[in-house]
Amino acid sequence: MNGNVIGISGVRVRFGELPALRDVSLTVAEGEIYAVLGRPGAGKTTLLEVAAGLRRPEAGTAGRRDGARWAAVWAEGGLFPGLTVAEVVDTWRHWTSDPLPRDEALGATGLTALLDTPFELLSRGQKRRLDLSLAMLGRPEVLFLDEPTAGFGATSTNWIWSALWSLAANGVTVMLATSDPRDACRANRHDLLAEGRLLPAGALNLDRFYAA
Ligand SMILES: Nc1ncnc2c1ncn2[C@@H]1O[C@H](COP(=O)(O)OP(=O)(O)OP(=O)(O)O)[C@@H](O)[C@H]1O
Repeated sequence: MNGNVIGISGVRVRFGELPALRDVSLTVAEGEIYAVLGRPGAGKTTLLEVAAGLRRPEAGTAGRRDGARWAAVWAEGGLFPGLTVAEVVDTWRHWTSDPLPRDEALGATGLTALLDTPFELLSRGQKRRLDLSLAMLGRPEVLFLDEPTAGFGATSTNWIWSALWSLAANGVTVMLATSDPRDACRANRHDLLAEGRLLPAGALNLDRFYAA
């Protein structure tokens, strides 16, 4: 993989007649935060699934560095009826080998003060921050995130980015998909995905991206 942690080459995915990914190639280096920016339906989730090894492409190759531990935060998070934040984390830690301490995982996303709060009472942004804390419990070397800040307020968005920057500073490789250009600009590098094709950033005028 030449120092890269994620490598995708010539990937094609089709749903029936619909080409969802058309000859997509990209690499992500260790400790890099790489964002794929695209409108709804552009193929972002499909690309993350291929990168994470959860979807086999009909052509091309996708891989992560051998043996790299990975975790994902998907757009639809988990549901934990009746559990408090602390109970959710403790349950997850029980299933994880050598888990991060609870306080460290919750501190990274600013949720320490909500330990005794029932999961149901969290805002959408707080739930996503909890998803990120859970993803961190297994000390992943690669992290995939789908729409990590979609529609959240500034507090949740800032906590999520603070956690991602701190993970990357510790060598974690992050690949995320977003329809928000502000997320793309906070990443170390981003490309545009339009109708299943990956275009280098700069190939599309962002004003037009917003206006359409
Ligand atoms: N399992 C499936 N079967 C058929 N079509 C699918 C399937 N999954 C996705 N698609 C279609 O493939 C295209 C790409 O979908 P994908 O979810 O990857 O896009 P996206 O950029 O993540 O969009 P969104 O932000 O709305 O989730 C869309 O047109 C979608 O309707």
